[in-house]
Amino acid sequence: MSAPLVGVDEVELPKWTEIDQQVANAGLWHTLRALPSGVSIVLRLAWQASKRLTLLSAILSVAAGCATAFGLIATADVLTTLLAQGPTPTQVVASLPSVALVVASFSLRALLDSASTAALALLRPHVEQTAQETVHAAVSQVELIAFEDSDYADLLRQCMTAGVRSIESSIKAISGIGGSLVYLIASVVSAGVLHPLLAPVVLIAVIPNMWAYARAAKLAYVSYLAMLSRSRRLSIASELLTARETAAEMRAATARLALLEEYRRISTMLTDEAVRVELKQTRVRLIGRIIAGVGTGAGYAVLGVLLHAGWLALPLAGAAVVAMRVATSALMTTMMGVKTLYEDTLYVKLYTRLLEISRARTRSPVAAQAPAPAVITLEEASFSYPGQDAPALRDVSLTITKGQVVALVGENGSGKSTLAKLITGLYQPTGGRVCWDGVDLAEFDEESVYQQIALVLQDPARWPMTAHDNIRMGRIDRRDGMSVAEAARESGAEDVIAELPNGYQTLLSRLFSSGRDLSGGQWQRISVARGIYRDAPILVVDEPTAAMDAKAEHAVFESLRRLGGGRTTILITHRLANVQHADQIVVLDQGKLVEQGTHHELMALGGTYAGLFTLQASAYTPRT
Ligand SMILES: Nc1ncnc2c1ncn2[C@@H]1O[C@H](COP(=O)(O)OP(=O)(O)OP(=O)(O)O)[C@@H](O)[C@H]1O
Repeated sequence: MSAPLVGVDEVELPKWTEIDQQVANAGLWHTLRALPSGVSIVLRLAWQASKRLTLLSAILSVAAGCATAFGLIATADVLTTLLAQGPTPTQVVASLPSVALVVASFSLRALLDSASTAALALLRPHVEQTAQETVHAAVSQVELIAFEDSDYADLLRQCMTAGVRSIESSIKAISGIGGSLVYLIASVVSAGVLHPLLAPVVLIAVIPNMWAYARAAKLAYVSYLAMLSRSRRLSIASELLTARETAAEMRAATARLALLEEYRRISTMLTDEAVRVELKQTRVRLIGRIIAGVGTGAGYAVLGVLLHAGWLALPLAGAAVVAMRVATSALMTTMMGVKTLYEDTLYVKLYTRLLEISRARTRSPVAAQAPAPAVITLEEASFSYPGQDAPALRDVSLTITKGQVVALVGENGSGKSTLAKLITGLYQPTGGRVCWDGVDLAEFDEESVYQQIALVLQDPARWPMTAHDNIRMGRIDRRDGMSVAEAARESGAEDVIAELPNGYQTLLSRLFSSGRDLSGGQWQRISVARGIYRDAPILVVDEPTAAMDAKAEHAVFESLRRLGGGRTTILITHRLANVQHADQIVVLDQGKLVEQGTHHELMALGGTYAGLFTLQASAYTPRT
């Protein structure tokens, strides 16, 4: 078999699935015992979403069950009266009150059923909204580095699809179980009233089916876990084939057929697995049904024995048959509800696990507020990305004073962007310390640290908003100081906006039919405007002009210099002509700080910086 094109065939399962593996391997009893915790999660969410609708749904579904049970008892009464000894017309007339009760109870049940369905239909969107809002609130606060952790990203994706959907469906299952349990109790009790032996006999027919359904659900879940990485790769392959970002290159590189083939390869593996599981499930269900059939036969045999021995009168036998059939069907309905709930509970756990992990990866608010720092110090700071053995930064020590322009220089992958994220508290060092005014950044409230920073990135956020709001997003609650138009003027974004059909009110997104997109360099100008508008004491500019033309780049650096007064600027760029005026140039090589000083000092040193600078400068020197 050829090597896979998208990802690798067998990847390690994320750590969060370990618990699921334990669940998947546990026995039926253990599994059923886990149900209440799933139910309580869902009920709590429903309660949180709407107390009124939750109570109403619960009352209505139990009441519908009671009405059905009442109808069942009335039906048994009708049969008993009809089969009693005496002339038939007399029996028919005698049974009329019970018939009326049967009609009334089933009509009431239909009414209550419709009301319960309506209440549930109203409750479910509320629950979904609450679950979605809770997830979004939790995930949007998680420490930035979590998004570099593929396990977390995977859990997030699973939760957004299977997790939240299963919450909705388990509400329906819980309500169904509530109603059918009442029905079940009534039918088993009425069978037991006719003869105590009949009550347990009813159960014989249902337990094997219950085992079979639980086993089948577990098989499906084990397969879901095993196929997790392949499903992920399938959705990635699908995205590659259909996304706007890859559309041009896929066509130009004539890679369409190769990608289609890869999609087919992965989907065939998934289809084969789905067929395998379906066959296994069918076998298990069949075994369950056969045993259940034998159980039903045994029930009737017991009834026959009771009749034969004279322990049960013949008129009551008809009622007993009805009660047994109804009890069996009520048990089956309950069991189907439990089966759905069991399946859903497994997925609901994804939701709770995501919340648990997100909360564990969120720093709690603390009282200490970060100042606009007069001095930033790094003390042997190191950093490793999750799951990576080699550190991206090693023992970096550095001091930056307020108002300095510090340029971070080095080859691709040398650690410049990572260092900028450490300086600004976006990442926490995995070794050493980063301090603002002598206080470890970990001791400050996270939000207060972010209040002090502005980020201008090479590939900036492209907010699907108007041009005006794209700049305003820099500090959305800003009420005073510089206006959006001034920031646009300073950054050179004004020229871009002037060409837009609706100026500042043009929607910058192709996601909407009235929107339009910008070029890479134009987006960068908007991003610089946003950074200027934010007006924070520390400005990080990470290759902000890489996609700009020479004129725009010159204008941006001019305005950064002009606006720089008092602001600490961390500048990352490969164009060394722009760093000559920096107060400090920090040269990184494979995560280590190898040189540090001003342009003149480093040129005099004749090391890495001098080599790179001379190389770039020579490109502009006419060859003789
Ligand atoms: N999300 C990530 N997960 C794992 N490793 C990463 C991640 N991001 C970066 N790295 C690794 O960390 C190292 C430093 O990356 P960083 O982005 O800081 O380099 P850089 O100097 O800014 O590079 P460039 O000039 O190309 O932007 C590199 O070896 C890179 O492969």
